[in-house]
Amino acid sequence: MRLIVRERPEQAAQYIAAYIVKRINAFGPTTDRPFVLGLPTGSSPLPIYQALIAAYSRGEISFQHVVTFNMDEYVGLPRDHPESYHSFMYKNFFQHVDIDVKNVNLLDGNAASLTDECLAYEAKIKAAGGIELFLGGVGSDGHIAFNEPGSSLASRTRIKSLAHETIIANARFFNGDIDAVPRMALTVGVQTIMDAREVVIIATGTSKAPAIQQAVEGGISHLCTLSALQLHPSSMLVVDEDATMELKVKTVRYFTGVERTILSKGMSSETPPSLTLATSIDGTWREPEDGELTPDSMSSRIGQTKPLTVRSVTMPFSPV
Ligand SMILES: N[C@@H]1[C@@H](O)[C@H](O)[C@@H](COP(=O)(O)O)O[C@@H]1O
Repeated sequence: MRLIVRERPEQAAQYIAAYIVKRINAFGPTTDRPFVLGLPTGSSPLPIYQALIAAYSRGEISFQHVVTFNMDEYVGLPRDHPESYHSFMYKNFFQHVDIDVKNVNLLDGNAASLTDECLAYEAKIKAAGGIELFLGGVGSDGHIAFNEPGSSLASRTRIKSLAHETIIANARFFNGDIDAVPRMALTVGVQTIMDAREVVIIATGTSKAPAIQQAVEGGISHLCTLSALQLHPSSMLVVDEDATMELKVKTVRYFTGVERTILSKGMSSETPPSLTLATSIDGTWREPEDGELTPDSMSSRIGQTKPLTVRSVTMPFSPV
């Protein structure tokens, strides 16, 4: 897992947008070989969509050969309701770029058979060759998509009852009216997200800090479904400083150290890990055997009682 920290939310969003642009352009999608992108809703991804639209307007990216799959949709909310995720996606992204509507996939929360709709969605993802990059947000209780605490980490697209905390959180989109928030949703499962070749998550603000702490420093648990990403070979959390509030200083320093290492090798930290490792610009960068970017060993630091020197940086440790 990589953790990228930026001072402000807009910077975290800019980072992700630049990353996605690079990934799609490096992939070179065509009609026969489209780039399959998983997409979220929520307020945190909004500045990412704005930055992607801006990049499209500048001619830096085309979505013509991009196929999208959205994470989730409310059950029973009319498709054209302003708060349906269908409306959200068209209003905030699709209608501003050159994506082909036939390449847009959203779950239908009004399908005659919701079970069949979920099964068909999984089959469609598979038929599209799987998701190349799944972008996501996170709920304050650590849920990813609508995989609320207690969701199976092996779950796939299905119907889900929303947690009370999520209903309260989402009431802000329904004029604060808790009763107007749908009680159920269709959502991709944790395993659907884990199957993506890469997962990128945005989390900003102090309300996300406990979830980020649990996902990064805690164990893998169905009580924080985001934590499943610890098992993903290529996942990245991009956060603002507020979202790091509950992390240990040494955790943040470790991850910012990883990014510094990449930068010191003359590569952009926005270069996808797979490309970074495969492309040695000056011939000095080799893929470590475990495929991880590890400038120093974090585990060796845990439990240290004395100041520890790591590559000329003195880390003050004072447990007890
Ligand atoms: N189903 C969505 C999630 O996909 C999203 O990550 C979460 C956080 O939204 P926000 O970014 O507005 O905090 O909201 C909803 O629960």
